[in-house]
Order: sequence, then C-alpha cells, then structure tokens
Amino acid sequence: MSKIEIRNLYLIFGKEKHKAEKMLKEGKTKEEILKVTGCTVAVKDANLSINEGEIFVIMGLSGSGKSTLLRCINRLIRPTSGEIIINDTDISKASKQQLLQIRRKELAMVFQHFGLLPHRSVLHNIAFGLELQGVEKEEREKKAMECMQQVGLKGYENQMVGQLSGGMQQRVGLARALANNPEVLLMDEAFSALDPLIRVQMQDELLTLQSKMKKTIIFITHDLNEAIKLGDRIAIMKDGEIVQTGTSEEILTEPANAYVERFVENVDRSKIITASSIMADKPLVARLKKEGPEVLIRKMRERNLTVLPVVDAGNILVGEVRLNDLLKLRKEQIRSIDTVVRHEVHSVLSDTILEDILPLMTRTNSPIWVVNENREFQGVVPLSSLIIEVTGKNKEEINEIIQNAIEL
Ligand SMILES: Nc1ncnc2c1ncn2[C@@H]1O[C@H](COP(=O)(O)OP(=O)(O)OP(=O)(O)O)[C@@H](O)[C@H]1O
Repeated sequence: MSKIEIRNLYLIFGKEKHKAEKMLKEGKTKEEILKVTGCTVAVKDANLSINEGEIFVIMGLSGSGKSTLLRCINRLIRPTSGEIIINDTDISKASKQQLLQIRRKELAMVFQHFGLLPHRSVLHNIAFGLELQGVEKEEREKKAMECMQQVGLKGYENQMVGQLSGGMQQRVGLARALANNPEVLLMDEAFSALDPLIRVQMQDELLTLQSKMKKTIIFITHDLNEAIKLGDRIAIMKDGEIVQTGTSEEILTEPANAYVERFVENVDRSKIITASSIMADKPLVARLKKEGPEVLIRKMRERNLTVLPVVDAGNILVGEVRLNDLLKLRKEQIRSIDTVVRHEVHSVLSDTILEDILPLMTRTNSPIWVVNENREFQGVVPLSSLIIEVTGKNKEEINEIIQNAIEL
C-alpha cells in the first residue's frame, strides 16, 4: 500500500521560479534557465510512490537534488508545483496547523550532522521533542528510555551528548526521531559522517530495528553500496530528475540508461543477484502420495538427476528424495516414498548468491530448492547456474568463497 505519493513535483530556487518552470516545461535546459532567470532547478517532475513499511532509498551524486526532494516531503521547503500526498493530505498545500500536526505525528527526520543539543544529556535530547509538545515529564522520560533501549543506548541516559562518539550521537538522533513514534522516518545521509566500520554497524542495526518496527523510511545516500544494502527500492536521481526507480536487482540487471549503467558497473553483482533470478522455475518434482519409486526413477534417469524436491498436494516443499533410496524401495517392492523423504536444504526467493546460496550449496553439495514465504515450492538453483554467476571472478576468489563457506 502506498504511504507517500509524489506527483509532478518541481522545486526551483530563485526569485523568478514560475518563469523558470515555464521555460523548463518548454524544454529549456537548466543552464539556459539559470542564465536567463538566475534560478536553479533542483527537482524536476519527480514522481514516486513509496510503500508503507519499506525502506526507500533516494540516491544520486552531490547536487542531484536528493536533499531538496526530502525537504519538500516534510515541507522544510515548499515545492514550486506538484503534489506530495501523505495519508490523504497534500503536504505541499497544507496549512500551518496541518503541517504542525503532520510533523508531530507522522514524520521525523534524522540528519547527517545529528542536529543535537551537545551540552544536554542523552535523555534530555531524546525527550526534547516530546517536551515541546507538552508531554508530561514522567511520560516523556519513559518513552525516551524505551527508545534508548531500542537503539542500544541503555545506560547512557545521563551522559552529555557532546562527549559521545559520532556513532553514539547518531543513535541519539535516531532515538529522538523514534520517540514520537512517527509513521515515516526521513533519514538524510544519516550515516555518511560516520567511520566506515561504525557506518556498517549502524546500517545493520537499522535493518534489525526495521524488521521489528516496519516504519516507512526514506533514506538519502550518495553511496550505491549503502543504497543496495538498505533499500527495498531505490530511486536514482541525476540533475534533479529521477532517472530510475526499482529494486537493486532491477537497477543492476536492467539499468534504464547509460548513466545508471555507468553508475552500477563496479558493483559486485553476485552479492545482489537473488535466488529468484537464477533459479530454474519448472524443475522436476516428486509429488508425495501421487508418485511412487517406479515413476520417479524413470523420470530421474531420463533427466540424469540423482535428487528431487518432494512437494505435497498444495505445492508445499516437504523434503527431498534420492535416487539410491528409490532404488532400494523398488527392490523391496514398497510403493510409497514417504519413508525415504529426507530433510532438505532450501532458500527463499530473496537470498543472494554469494552470501546465502553458495555457502549452503558447498556445505550440502546439492542443488538448493527455493520456496516463497509460505514454503510453496518455487524452483531450484542448480550448481551450473551458480557457476555462470561466479565466472566473472578469478579462481582464487571463487576458491576463497568456497573455502569460507565450507568453514561456516
Ligand atoms: N537554498 C538553495 N538555494 C539555491 N540553490 C540551492 C539551494 N539548496 C540547494 N540548491 C541547489 O539545488 C541543487 C540540488 O541540491 P541538493 O542539496 O538537493 O542536492 P543533493 O543531491 O542533496 O546534494 P548533496 O548530497 O551535496 O547535499 C544543487 O544544484 C544545489 O546547488
């Protein structure tokens, strides 16, 4: 379900913005517009539909318009034209009163440089927004303590914020944003000022937190790896325009234009490509209660297979069956395969090749069966397709991957 709808959004900085907008719609370039009107086109005809509960990343190089777009969403800047619908209200046209209400209840922002009160305690900073809203001391401190716990700050309540490390300060920023229990979190380069290791740790923690809280998060970054790691979907901006919106996999496998292609060319695809995109989706299966050893042995020999996934009448994966076991059954003249169905190793559609599937496969030396969230059988990742995916890598790299995987 869509939580935020952005339609035909324009943001132009400068005095003659309406003249500039007209020129833009007539097809004039940003440079021509700047020359004639002195105006900067920061966002041009943005259209986005952001779903409830997703982490939506807006990514682009410096100056591409990301922050401006984000600031339009909470109306720190008023759009020149267009609509931003949040819960049926067009925030671009909201009154002061409505805005106050929306910012209080629905939106919270986490900034790159924290935006905290350095000489106040952690607790005070987190509870500050609630204090402004007139929430009673006891209640706001109770809420603040809960949020501190959520972001791993328990025990720090009385420390002065200015004495904390960057990573800890950003936890305070996050806890402060969460204190209001907003529906939407806006995060503007929130981890960009942190050391690389702390940054990765914060990304991981955000993902863990999000798996529990399921907020709608709009996350701005100029770092493609961060976008891929965090984003359920990503919008790529260039010169004020959104040039592509999609999952990381869509962006990597079907870049919309040469710009996106260049942008993504150095990404390690094997980390991204998921089970769903490389699996064979109509493989042979053994149907429990319907097919006996005789039929299955014949089918497997025809296709040169030694193992099959076993599904029940509802297409739910129940295990796997080996050719050797079927041969024994046939010898003993047993018609049902129930007794030889073994526990299987499976993956889900979104699992990635290097991080999830290869380690599984090297441990089991078996194809990986792929299921959806209801355990319905979807397909198989055979070793052959995996090899195709890792062919871009040299022998040492692949050996290392397999070695690491075996040690797991
Ligand atoms: N207050 C302002 N007045 C005039 N021009 C501005 C203003 N703020 C931003 N711009 C211009 O708007 C364009 C988009 O800027 P914006 O800050 O949104 O980009 P960004 O992608 O967030 O970049 P960064 O990552 O460097 O912050 C740039 O050309 C910038 O110079």
